[in-house]
Amino acid sequence: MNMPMLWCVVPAAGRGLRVGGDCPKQYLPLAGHMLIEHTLARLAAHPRIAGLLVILAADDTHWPGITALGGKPVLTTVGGSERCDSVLAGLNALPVEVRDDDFVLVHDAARPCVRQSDIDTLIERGIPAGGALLGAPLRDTLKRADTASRSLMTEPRDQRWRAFTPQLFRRAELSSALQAVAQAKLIVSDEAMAMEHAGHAPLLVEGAEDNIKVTTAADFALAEFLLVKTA
Ligand SMILES: Nc1ccn([C@@H]2O[C@H](COP(=O)(O)OP(=O)(O)OP(=O)(O)O)[C@@H](O)[C@H]2O)c(=O)n1
Ligand SMILES: C[C@](O)(CO)[C@H](O)COP(=O)(O)O
Repeated sequence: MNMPMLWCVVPAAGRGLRVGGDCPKQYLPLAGHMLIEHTLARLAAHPRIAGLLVILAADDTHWPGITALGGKPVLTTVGGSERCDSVLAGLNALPVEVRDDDFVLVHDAARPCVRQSDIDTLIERGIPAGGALLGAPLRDTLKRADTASRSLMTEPRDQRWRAFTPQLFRRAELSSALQAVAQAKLIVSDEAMAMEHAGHAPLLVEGAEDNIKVTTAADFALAEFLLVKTA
């Protein structure tokens, strides 16, 4: 069966403020390479990924100038002040070969431990569903806290999921949804939120919880351990 190849948009225009490093976290060292190099290598190694479109900050001085990985093209464009602005810029910069109704993946540069098998499952289940995202059901008790970090109440956790990336949507549908939230001056934290705002109900596909987003300095040690385990 002819399995379509998908481009992957990689938001990498963040500042990494919660890490507090001397450069944006995607360029900090992790297991002998830059964090972003691990993420891009994982994505480029997937047989269904045709190419990578990496979104960089306008003043990025750290990008190592990668133009190809594993025989796949690596293109770049400039992002915006919010992640959702960057993703929209990436969608607009995809090659002309990517048609409006083609599915595209969006994956955070800050998630270097994504498993090939999870990308497989997302594509296999997400395309028939018209769009999907990796995630995991909440398994811990969820507390609502006050400003002094005192537990006020326990939130219901049934039907609550943590959203990961990659997320998979048709290029034009996602672009339209992101343009709509931008026009409404809304900030969405992931692509699925924009799609929900547009009236879609993207499929949640359970993925490994070790697909962590490197957000704080402490996450680097965990990511290094996981990179070996999830290789
Ligand atoms: N304007 C932005 C903000 C974030 N990102 C990217 O979106 C992903 C997830 O964002 P996050 O983990 O929040 O990264 P930062 O925004 O860099 O982190 P912080 O909030 O700590 O500054 C990262 O790969 C980041 O580079 C982006 O492309 N454009
Ligand atoms: C897209 C995401 O990784 C899904 O969990 C998350 O929303 C990114 O949030 P951030 O605050 O931009 O890290």
